Amino acid sequence: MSKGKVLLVLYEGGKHAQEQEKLLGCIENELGVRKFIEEQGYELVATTDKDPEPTSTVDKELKDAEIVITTPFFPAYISRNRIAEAPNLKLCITAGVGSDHVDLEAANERKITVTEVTGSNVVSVAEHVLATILVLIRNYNGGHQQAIDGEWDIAGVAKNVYDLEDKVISTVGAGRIGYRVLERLVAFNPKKLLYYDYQELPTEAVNRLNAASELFNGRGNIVQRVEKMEDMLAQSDVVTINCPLHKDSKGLFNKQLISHMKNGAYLVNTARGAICVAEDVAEAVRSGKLAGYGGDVWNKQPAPKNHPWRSMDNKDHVGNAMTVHISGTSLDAQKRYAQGVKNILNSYFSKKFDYRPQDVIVQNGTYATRAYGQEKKSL
Ligand SMILES: NC(=O)c1ccc[n+]([C@@H]2O[C@H](COP(=O)([O-])OP(=O)(O)OC[C@H]3O[C@@H](n4cnc5c(N)ncnc54)[C@H](O)[C@@H]3O)[C@@H](O)[C@H]2O)c1
Repeated sequence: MSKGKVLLVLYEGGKHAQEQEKLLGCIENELGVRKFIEEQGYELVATTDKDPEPTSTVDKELKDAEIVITTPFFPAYISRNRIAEAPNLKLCITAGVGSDHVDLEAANERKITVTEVTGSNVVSVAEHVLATILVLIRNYNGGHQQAIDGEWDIAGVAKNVYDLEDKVISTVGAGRIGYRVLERLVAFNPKKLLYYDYQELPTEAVNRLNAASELFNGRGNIVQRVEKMEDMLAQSDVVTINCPLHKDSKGLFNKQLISHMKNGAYLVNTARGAICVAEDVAEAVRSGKLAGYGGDVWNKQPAPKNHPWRSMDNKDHVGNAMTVHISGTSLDAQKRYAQGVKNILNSYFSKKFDYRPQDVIVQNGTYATRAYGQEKKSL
């Protein structure tokens, strides 16, 4: 008789799991936690079958599970209804960063602890943000398509190519990822780096960026906090979204907000798909209001085949820089979040509950972080 059940929901690795043993985040490799969990006397049930609710294996197995581990890349949505059907559930662990796939209000009502491996993939995402901005602004896709198609129409590509240097670039959310994006952007000699966040960056953090810009680019005082989102959007050539999904950020980038952006600006979102209204973004790309949109997060994952962001494009077919959700799941990141999951399990199994404070999203019926809403309590 096991002490309890741990339900693990991950994406399928298939032949790739055999080819690459570092793919810890797939179902075959189970984050490397099976032996550890079984040694603690717990049962581990691992599945990829998470949809549809309420008939999937997740629904069946969650009914008597004590712990659920899932990943933002292939999330088992731990909805209010699923929580109601899971009376033994005590702990949700996100193998990665971003726990919006759990109904956090419902978790609080039931005093379920929700944790994630904070920081585990923030560098990975920041790098992907930079890659996506460059793909769009340099019209990489246009040039690459000609290279493989045997064409040589330089003007056809160059008419959509700009430099990042001297541009105004802004981030919505300047937490771990947003700040790392700003750090990396300094290397491109931007005119201004703006941020919108209800938490102010520490003065030392701002000073560091300004000093680096002064040193490398001879241009100081480039970082500014902006109080009103619309004011920031009106000045920005490139906007990147780096805040969590919660009730105040859901659907934030709709037609109305996008109308405040500069004509021909670029929008990059690796935070969460549902922060943008999918149809409004697709229409802005189609009309040329946005010169391009890119990112790797979708409002439902896996995204349906007919999701508007799969087919969205502008008249030159170079406005779409979407990928499937991969930015935070580099092999380096997988190693870090697999270890982080093990640490969280260890805190739970030992009954010390000595989680790293930054890993705790909700506990004892309350928010342990301010990242999921302005009014939320800080530790
Ligand atoms: N694509 C991926 O693979 C991937 C990986 C990791 C994280 N993420 C997403 O990125 C998000 C941010 O991660 P992080 O590690 O930087 O988190 P973080 O908690 O360090 O920073 C989030 C920041 O966003 C701010 N914020 C919250 N709501 C806001 C709003 N409405 N407007 C402006 N700012 C707001 C918070 O105050 C905080 O400073 C995660 O919540 C997750 O959704 C995506």
